[in-house]
Amino acid sequence: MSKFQVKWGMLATGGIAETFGRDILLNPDTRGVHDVEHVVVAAAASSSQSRARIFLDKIGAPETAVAYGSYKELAQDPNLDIIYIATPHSHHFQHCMLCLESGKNVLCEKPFTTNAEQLEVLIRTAKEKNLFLMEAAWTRYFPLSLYVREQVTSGAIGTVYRTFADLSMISSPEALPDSHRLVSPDLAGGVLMDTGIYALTWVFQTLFTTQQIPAAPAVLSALRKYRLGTDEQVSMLLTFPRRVGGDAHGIATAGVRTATDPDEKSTAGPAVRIQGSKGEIQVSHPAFRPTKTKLICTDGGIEEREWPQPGPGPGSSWYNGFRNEVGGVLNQEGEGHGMFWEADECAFALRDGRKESQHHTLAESLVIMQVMDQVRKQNGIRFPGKIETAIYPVDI
Ligand SMILES: NC(=O)C1=CN([C@@H]2O[C@H](COP(=O)(O)OP(=O)(O)OC[C@H]3O[C@@H](n4cnc5c(N)ncnc54)[C@H](OP(=O)(O)O)[C@@H]3O)[C@@H](O)[C@H]2O)C=CC1
Ligand SMILES: O=C1OC[C@@H](O)[C@H](O)[C@H]1O
Repeated sequence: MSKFQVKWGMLATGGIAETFGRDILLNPDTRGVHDVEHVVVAAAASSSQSRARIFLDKIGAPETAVAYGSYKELAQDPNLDIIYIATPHSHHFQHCMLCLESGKNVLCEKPFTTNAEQLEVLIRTAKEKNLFLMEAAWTRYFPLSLYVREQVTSGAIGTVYRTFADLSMISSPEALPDSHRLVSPDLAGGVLMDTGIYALTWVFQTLFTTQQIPAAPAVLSALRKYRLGTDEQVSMLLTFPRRVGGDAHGIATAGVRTATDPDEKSTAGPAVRIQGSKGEIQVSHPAFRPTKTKLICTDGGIEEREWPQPGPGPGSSWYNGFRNEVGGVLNQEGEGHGMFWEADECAFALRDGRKESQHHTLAESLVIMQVMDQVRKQNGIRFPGKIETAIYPVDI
């Protein structure tokens, strides 16, 4: 069978760009995907061309892959099918616009933009130019997430009334320089935008994505602030109005002072609980890359499932001991990371002529950005004007 090939350009060469690049270069046959394949044909680093070259070598891109020392050159490369944007969130809007204005399809890291106004401009621009645009909400594309959504829509747990989702990992903001993307207001730092979005992802994909006529939720929230004014803990209570079943509640929390899984043995219980009239589905920590589910029915039925990420297999050196950005060994021997699922969705969309994801519409991304806008407004968090602006181009 001939495979549909997607030629990727990588905009930025930092931590997650490396993980994504390594992942999409794994043979798709190892995950049972036989009709598409990914090639990295170019990368750009803002600092220097040599950094982009080192990056391409590190991820194992073909020798023919082109290294650029500026994002503009990458955006103008006529040999690309799609550009993956992996700069800090503060820069997503300007970099997405650069690519869309250059006629390129885009997959942009989470969170999509700094605010909903920026996302509206991106969606409008992509539509005007007939381009594909998608937020890299990678967790949604895991077979585990598809299974959970299927349990919800098939009624396996009855009417769903509530979802709890937490992504808390103890780490010390004090140990980071004030300029670090996780804490700096200049880079849209803070927990809400960085990890709170995963708690929201679980609330949304169980209470919004699964609805035939989804409606935006009402939002109540509280934040604890770090000394730089960005947040270190967030608690959100979302009320989703529904035509059938009445209101459903989503409780989404995240933070760096407590842990969802303090002993890393799941003693404290699941990270996500989706609760319905006939039972609940539990999902393991971490909410961004869970590997276990438990379906518990009120009739006594229990189904426990494991969802290891596929990969090249034991003995392969590619991922063994691969470290995530907080320093923990995340992947089991021979496992991929799991970012290839979202890349596959981009490939299917490009092949089939779709302009957005089939699992996560642009309209839903926009509602999530509007929720985050409200949480920031309710708690007085505003970023500098140059990264909140919806004007393009602005030099940041
Ligand atoms: N899906 C996931 O699991 C994860 C997603 N992310 C998301 O990916 C994005 C990037 O995160 P991560 O890779 O950890 O960040 P890094 O700091 O490791 O990398 C960011 C990259 O962006 C480029 N960049 C351009 N402008 C700036 C600037 N003003 N300040 C800092 N860097 C800049 C850098 O330079 P250069 O161009 O030279 O490479 C750098 O390589 C974030 O939006 C984050 O939310 C992050 C971690 C996990
Ligand atoms: O997307 C992410 O997932 C894992 C976190 O550790 C990271 O900070 C975040 O950006």
